[in-house]
Formats: sequence, C-alpha cells, structure tokens
Amino acid sequence: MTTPRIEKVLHASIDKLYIGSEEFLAEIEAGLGTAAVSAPKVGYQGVAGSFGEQAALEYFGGTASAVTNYREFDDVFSALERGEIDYGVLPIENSTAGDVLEVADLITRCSLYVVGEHIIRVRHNLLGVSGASTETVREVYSHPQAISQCRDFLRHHAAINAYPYANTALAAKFIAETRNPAKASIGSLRAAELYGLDVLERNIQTAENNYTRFIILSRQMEITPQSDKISLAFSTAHKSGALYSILAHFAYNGLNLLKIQSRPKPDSPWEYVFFLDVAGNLEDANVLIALGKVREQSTWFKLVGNYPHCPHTDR
Ligand SMILES: O=C(O)C(=O)C[C@]1(C(=O)O)C=C[C@@H](O)C=C1
Repeated sequence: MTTPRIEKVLHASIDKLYIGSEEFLAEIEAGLGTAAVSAPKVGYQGVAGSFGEQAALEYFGGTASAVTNYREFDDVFSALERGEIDYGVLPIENSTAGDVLEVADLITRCSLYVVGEHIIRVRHNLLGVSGASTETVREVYSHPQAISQCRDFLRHHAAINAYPYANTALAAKFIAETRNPAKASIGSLRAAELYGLDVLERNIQTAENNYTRFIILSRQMEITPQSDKISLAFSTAHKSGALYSILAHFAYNGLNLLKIQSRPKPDSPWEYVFFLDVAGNLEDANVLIALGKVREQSTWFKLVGNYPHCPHTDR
C-alpha cells in the first residue's frame, strides 16, 4: 500500500513524464475510440489479377462494399486522404526483395495510419501471348519488385531484358494487347487467366518461399486489445549516441523490437528516417513510457499505427 505522500510523488513523476505530450496522448485516445468501418470502400494499386487485389480481397473477405483500383501507390494515398475510400491496401515488404521503398516514403509524408497487415505467398510466372515461348521472348515487363524477385531466372535467360511496369497485372494486360511473342510479363496465374495469356514458365521467383506483406491504411488509428504490433518512424539528432539512447527506451521498458529500417530523409542529405516495428499495445504503461521518451528525443516522430500482426502463413 502506498502512503498519500508516496502517491503524490508518483503522480508528480507521471505528470513530468508526459509534459508536452498532450497532443500525443490525445492522438492515442482517438485511436482507442475508433471502430473499424463496416462495409468499407477499399482501394488497391494495379488492376484485377494483381497481388494488391488478392491481398485486398483476402483481408476484407466479403465485407467490402466496393473495391477500387488505382494506377499508382500514390493514387491510393490520395484517394484515402480525399475520403473516396475508407481503407487502402499496399505492399510494404517482400521476403526476398525487401522493402517497397516508395510506400515507406509515402508513409512519412502523409497523415494516414496503419490499421492492419496481411501476408500473401507470391508465385511469379512468365506470361506470354499464344505462340510465344521462353525462347521467343526478348522483353519482359513487370513491377520492379516482381523483376527483383525473379532475378535468378532473368540471369539464366540473358536474351530477355526486363522493363519496369506499374503493376504485374497491368503488365499482363499490356502484353495481351501487344500480341507480340517477343514480349512477356511476370505475374500471377490469375492475371494470365483474366487477360488470356499462356503460362510460359511457372514459379520463376528466386525463392520458393516468397511472401509479400501488405499494410492496411486508414485516416484514423484503430486500437483494440488485439493490436499487438506498433509501427513508428522517427529521425534523430546528428550526434554520437542519439540512436543508441533512443533504442535504449525499448530495452529499459522490456519491449521487443521486430524490425528496424532506415531511409534517407527527403531534402535533408545524409539524414535518415528510422522505421521501427515493436511488439505491444498502446494501452500498456511500458509502451506509453517508451514511446513518450522516443518522441521527446526525436527531431521528427510519427506514430504509424497499432494493429494485430498477421501470422506468417504457408498458403
Ligand atoms: O504488381 C503487383 O501485382 C502488386 O500488387 C505490387 C507488388 C509489390 O509492389 O510488391 C506486390 C506483390 C509482389 O511483391 C509484387 C508486386
């Protein structure tokens, strides 16, 4: 049992801990009170047959009232900001090719939050028009991530040059329109079916176990007791020990760091934004203490979201 004097000291130290953090606590409070949108309007990048569409359909099941496609990643962010859709589904990381850097960079520039994640198994195929074969193909079109995930196949087929395209399914659609056996695309079996292409080679991704993690973006945070993963981004001062002392708050508060990644800060040469995933819920005292301190010591800070982690699947 604490005495009134000890109570007073405790309260004073708690208040001191949060001086200047009212805005941060209000941001968290708002997320605690926000429920998921029912029958939401959902957006993804690409066209039907893309992995983005697959992730959106799998994550929302039959609950979405509309599923809209956008040409660029950036268009999904804008549609969400305008209120045209309730959620955006975008790739953030692939187990072979690494981070989808464009999406990571867009996160730092917007006021949107991550409210969920979904992992899909990605199998790539070489898709061509009728009459085409691996031997007739000289040019292959696909999303740069897909090209990167098929690097070994492309290395072994030196006669094929790879060209970036906005999306794997958009590339399949383009190939169907060219009717040229010297051109092919890399994408899903569903894209082949939808756009009437032949599957020239199956499973051409370098790693048999190839997964892409998608994030679900929203205008509000949605924090529930099931939210067990926190994403945040911050920049530090350019001085010795700055990152070390920030990371120490996770260790002191017993928090498990799931991922750390850095990206250049646009317009500030040789300065970086650190992206962190940490296990925890924003209603836990140790999480609040750690994040309050990280925010205080950062030169820039963004709470990206608190959501349930997606278990790794083998589907
Ligand atoms: O082009 C697609 O089909 C997408 O959904 C994009 C994307 C990506 O950018 O990572 C998604 C999953 C695969 O990793 C390859 C491409």
